[in-house]
Amino acid sequence: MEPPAISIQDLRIDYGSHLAVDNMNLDIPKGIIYGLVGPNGAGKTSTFKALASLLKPTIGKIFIDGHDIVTHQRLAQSNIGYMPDMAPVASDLKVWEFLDMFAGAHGLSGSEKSTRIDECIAMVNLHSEYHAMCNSLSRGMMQRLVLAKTMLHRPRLLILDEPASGMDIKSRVGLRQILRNLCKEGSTVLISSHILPELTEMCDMLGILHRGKLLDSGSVHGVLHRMTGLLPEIQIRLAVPPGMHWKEWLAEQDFVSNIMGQDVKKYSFHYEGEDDDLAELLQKMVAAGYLVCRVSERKRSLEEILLDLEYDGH
Ligand SMILES: Nc1ncnc2c1ncn2[C@@H]1O[C@H](COP(=O)(O)OP(=O)(O)OP(=O)(O)O)[C@@H](O)[C@H]1O
Repeated sequence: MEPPAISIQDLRIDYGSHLAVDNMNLDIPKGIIYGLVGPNGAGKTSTFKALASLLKPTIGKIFIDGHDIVTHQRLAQSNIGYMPDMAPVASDLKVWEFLDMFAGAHGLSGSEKSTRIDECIAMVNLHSEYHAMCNSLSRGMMQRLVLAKTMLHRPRLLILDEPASGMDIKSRVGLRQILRNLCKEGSTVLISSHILPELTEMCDMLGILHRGKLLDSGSVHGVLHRMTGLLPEIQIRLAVPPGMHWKEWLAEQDFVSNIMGQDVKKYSFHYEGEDDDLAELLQKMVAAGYLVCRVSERKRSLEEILLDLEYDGH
């Protein structure tokens, strides 16, 4: 059977006493765009650095295309194009000179080198900046230039840390197209962002990383469904204010948590039970004298869930 593009097994990364990545297990199939999303400090960059062999994990194994990155580092690395977050660009070079320098470092020369530079410049749509000085580029253009540099040696696996940051909508759409084309040609792309919508449209699969833990991974649809399906919020309106024991009463009921009052008659709470459990709860409410006149369910967005996790310190 063909090995996955990336296989991460029991990965743990510590910085001194700080645990940055906690027991991550993840297989990423070939030929897809996989998005790792998580708030600042979730551990995305640490994971990417470990994949690019720039950081030694505390524990765990990483395989790129079936090659152990420790025992077969050269083989594994030759397949990787890594674009770091905030990649530095030499300011005193022209765009083509910058790419020429790296193409040479990858062993390209002569017409092969200039053809590849032209191809990469075309892929990121920077033809008109060919002779521009790097320090005259906008942040989005610089990101595209670094992406071109990352693709010079035709890596089968692209690892892109927050590549869309600083890009305007047009550039982002362009980036999506570039990555899609690379996948069609058989490459695999691993991309990170702390902005979920940036990834949902671009990726085939998603992983949710939070405080070093991979909370979920799977198809974009599946992850969104599972994560936002977690703890739906029930909103109820009572015909009359429920009195002082209401919140205590409600908190004692099964499957209820996080009760919030919006006004004296309107409340919301998270509910983990099934529909028939909720029907039973509503019956109990009425029997206890709490006159429910309206009930609705709201599924929270993934951003809201991640924000809650931040504040809860989970
Ligand atoms: N060199 C380091 N020394 C100590 N702690 C670090 C170091 N690098 C990262 N960390 C910590 O490890 C955790 C994970 O950081 P990391 O940069 O991997 O997260 P991230 O998801 O990429 O965040 P961001 O979106 O802000 O770039 C954070 O708490 C961070 O403060």
